[in-house]
Amino acid sequence: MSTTITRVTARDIRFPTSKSLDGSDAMNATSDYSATYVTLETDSSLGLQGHGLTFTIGRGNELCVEAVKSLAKLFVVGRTLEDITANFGAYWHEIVAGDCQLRWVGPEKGVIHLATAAIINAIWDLWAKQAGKPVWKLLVDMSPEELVRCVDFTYLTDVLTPEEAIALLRRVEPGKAAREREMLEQGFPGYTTAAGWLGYSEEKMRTLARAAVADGWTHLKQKVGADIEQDLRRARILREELGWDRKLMMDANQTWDVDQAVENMRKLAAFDPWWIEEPTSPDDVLGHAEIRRRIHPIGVATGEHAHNRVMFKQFFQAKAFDFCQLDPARLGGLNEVLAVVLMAAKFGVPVCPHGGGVGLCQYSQNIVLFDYIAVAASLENRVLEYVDHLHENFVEPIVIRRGRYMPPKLPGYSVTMKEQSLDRFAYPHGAEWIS
Ligand SMILES: C[C@H](O)[C@@H](O)[C@@H](O)[C@H](O)C(=O)O
Ligand SMILES: [Mg+2]
Repeated sequence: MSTTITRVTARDIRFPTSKSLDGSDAMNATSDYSATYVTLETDSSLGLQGHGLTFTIGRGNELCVEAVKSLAKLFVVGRTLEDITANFGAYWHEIVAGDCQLRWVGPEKGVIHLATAAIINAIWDLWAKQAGKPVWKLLVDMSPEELVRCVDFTYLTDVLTPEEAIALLRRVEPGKAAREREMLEQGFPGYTTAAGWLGYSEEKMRTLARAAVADGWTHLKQKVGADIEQDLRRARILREELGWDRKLMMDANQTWDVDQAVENMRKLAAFDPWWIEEPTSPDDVLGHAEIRRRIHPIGVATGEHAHNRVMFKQFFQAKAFDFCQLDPARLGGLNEVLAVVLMAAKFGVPVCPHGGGVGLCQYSQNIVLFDYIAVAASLENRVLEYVDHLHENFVEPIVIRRGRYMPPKLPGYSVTMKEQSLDRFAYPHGAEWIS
């Protein structure tokens, strides 16, 4: 029995987070956390559906919705899940390169790639729901050969071949069951961005940081990059609340030039930052490498705007970062995430996925669990970002216990939203937007 995808819908969902300045940073002062929300309808007698989303921050979400429709017509409607997943890497390649006219508006970047992510992740959701497992478990239970079949190695074979990837996976197979038990009991370490948004007053930041410490968080991220005097003042407040044993990270959201980043981080070094994130343009691989060399031992983190596996390949090759912050919906969905996770293992760079957006923590918890259990087999320097709003809109919201992510249990990729949320936040006609 096969499952045919009969219809694809894409909805424009927006949350008015700019009102409270949740999610604000030096580059994105007023973002409305938004999702292009994709539903794959099928002919399954059980009414099985796949759900995926891509994250945007408001205007432009309508472009992603249209791009999903363009891709769905050509590559999704009428296809069977079994046909797609039998050789998922080849199917992924077909979506990103199978139509030269759509490829032209990327390739493998921008709106079209964000749309690819929503569709591809919806297929993974459907596959996992059919298998009755959360995505992390679906991945963990696959053989190395099955996993590698999900990856498109195009443009990667000079640094990683399928055979090497299989060998990497095989090497850590012996401890898999123990690591899975450990995760189910103890969860995966997280860090919180919840106190550090730039639009929050210093007083609010102090109160939230204090609460975060009381809740058991050991790592906290501060937004910087608008004004260095403000950054120094806020770092001082955070150190007063965190003490010096907890880790403080900083995120400049692309606002500095290379020399300016170095100069500012030399000042902020007084507060012992663990990493500086997106210190400069997300495309400037060599600039990141230069910053990294000059601010050592402060680490450099980036990746939330690195749009495809080739960008990551260059970050690895150029030794340009210490923390790989891949984004589950900026890359073209989970197949491409797997490619980056495998490269990260080869280059020995920890993967700390991006979670700052709606649905991103929901996805990323699956990625880090898989990475720890089946690929990296290490927790060293690995933490998953946590932002603490909008979780109530999901059918299975993330669960945090003393600063650690507890593994999701429901089948799927953890981004299925509640119907009433989809109705209320639909843009522009949902109740939230017309009132
Ligand atoms: C606009 C967003 O909230 C960003 O500030 C956010 O993704 C951030 O860069 C992060 O690292 O979480
Ligand atoms: Mg960031």
